[in-house]
Amino acid sequence: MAALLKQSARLGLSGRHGQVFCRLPWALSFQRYMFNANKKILVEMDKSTGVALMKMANPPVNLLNLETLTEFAISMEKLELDKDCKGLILTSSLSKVFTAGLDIMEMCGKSPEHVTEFWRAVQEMWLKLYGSNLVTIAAINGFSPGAGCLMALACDYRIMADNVKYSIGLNETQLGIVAPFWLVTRELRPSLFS
Ligand SMILES: CCCCC/C=C/C(=O)SCCNC(=O)CCNC(=O)[C@H](O)C(C)(C)COP(=O)(O)OP(=O)(O)OC[C@H]1O[C@@H](n2cnc3c(N)ncnc32)[C@H](O)[C@@H]1OP(=O)(O)O
Repeated sequence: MAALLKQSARLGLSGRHGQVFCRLPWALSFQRYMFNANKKILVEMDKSTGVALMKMANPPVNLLNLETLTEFAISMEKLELDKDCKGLILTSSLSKVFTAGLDIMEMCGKSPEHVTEFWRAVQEMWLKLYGSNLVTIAAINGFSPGAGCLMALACDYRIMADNVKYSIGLNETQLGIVAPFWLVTRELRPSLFS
């Protein structure tokens, strides 16, 4: 853990008073670019370090709906195509929520076609993170239930803000949601299928 924190400090991440935050000076912008400004997924890429900071910015709780998941997948594709990008820090722009997970309303009273499209986007999000060539770090700076936990698990490293109030876990069965087979076979119980 100490080594991981040192690594994250080198990348510009610090943990203090229950917060994980990033020092990102705005000078030297020629080495830095942003995309998706004013959207739900903000990306700041620092060419001098090769590290991209991706912040979920969908208040009040960073729900992962179809729009956000699609934006996330497109952002990942752009970073994968950037030869200067070596690592990714995934975090939240909100003060106490990493993400509240999947937007339940995307599965409630919707057509089978919509639900299929939504779950395809969920799978795509996981594939993009789990299969990424970048070094991926989840900087979990708040509550992280359900798909928030899934996102964190799909990263290479996870660092969580030191605050006892924040929880993380796979609570989907409490909501009547069964973990999809592609996830169970690859991440949750791989030993059963190897
Ligand atoms: C292994 C398989 C994984 C893949 C399957 C994944 C499934 C999931 O992700 S299911 C979703 C799991 N998430 C939850 O159970 C989160 C429930 N939410 C919370 O616990 C809290 O909202 C919080 C701790 C994240 C934040 O609390 P707080 O700051 O007090 O905010 P509110 O509870 O007042 O929420 C604001 C607003 O957002 C609505 N909301 C919260 N979560 C969801 C959600 N997952 N889907 C849809 N809507 C959600 C909440 O109802 C409030 O709405 P309003 O009352 O209209 O303001």
